[in-house]
Amino acid sequence: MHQYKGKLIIHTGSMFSGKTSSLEKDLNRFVIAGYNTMAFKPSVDTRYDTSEIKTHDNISLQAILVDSIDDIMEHYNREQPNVIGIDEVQFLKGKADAIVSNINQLLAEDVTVILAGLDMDFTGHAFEVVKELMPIADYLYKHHAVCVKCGTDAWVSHRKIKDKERVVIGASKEYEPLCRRCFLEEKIKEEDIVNKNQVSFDL
Ligand SMILES: Nc1ncnc2c1ncn2[C@@H]1O[C@H](COP(=O)(O)OP(=O)(O)O)[C@@H](O)[C@H]1O
Ligand SMILES: Cc1cn([C@H]2C[C@H](O)[C@@H](COP(=O)(O)O)O2)c(=O)[nH]c1=O
Ligand SMILES: [Zn+2]
Repeated sequence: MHQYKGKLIIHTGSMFSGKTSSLEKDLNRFVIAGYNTMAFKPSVDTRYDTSEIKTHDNISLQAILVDSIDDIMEHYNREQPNVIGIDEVQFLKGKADAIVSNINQLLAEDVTVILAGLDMDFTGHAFEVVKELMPIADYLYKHHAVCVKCGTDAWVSHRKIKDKERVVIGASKEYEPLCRRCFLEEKIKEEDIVNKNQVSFDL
């Protein structure tokens, strides 16, 4: 029993690509196999019921709200689960190398860690912690949503609203998955609008 030990499994990709669904499926399989599992999510994501992780198609699983990897380590030290799942890992507070080193500690203690998180923000830049974690994964899955403009595999989460801060919690009202080509087309359109507004302002 419990032969699956100390593995790092990462589900990444854009929004709507199935990261959380895959985390939920993996955790369920470990429950069926008799492992003690715990799921966590950063408290910054307040979209849904506080103690639940929910997928975009409304599958939910119980989770503990945390701010940082230190909170997760405290729970781990108290409960000693064999498997830890973390959703939205890009939102854990703290420095990327501190998160990586704590995750390495869990792996060294034979805990299997399953992470779900965005590889890139709405501008197409990497989330630092996911970038640091990807190379050390035992199993790395890059998932793809369907590009809502052309139907090919999406590459990035395009923000449909004007906010420019990095963290803006939302779903399909605020974001849409786009392939690289459709994303670049949107950026050109957005720049044109900015330039046109600038010209009319200048006149
Ligand atoms: N454009 C899209 N491409 C793929 N799935 C989509 C899309 N829009 C909505 N969905 C739904 O999102 C679900 C995946 O949700 P979820 O696992 O929460 O993704 P993620 O955690 O990557 O944001 C899919 O099973 C599907 O029902
Ligand atoms: C791209 C991007 C996303 N977010 C937010 C939007 C959602 O609340 C989550 C991602 O959830 P999902 O389960 O992956 O669909 O992150 C953000 O704050 N900033 C961004 O650049
Ligand atoms: Zn496209």
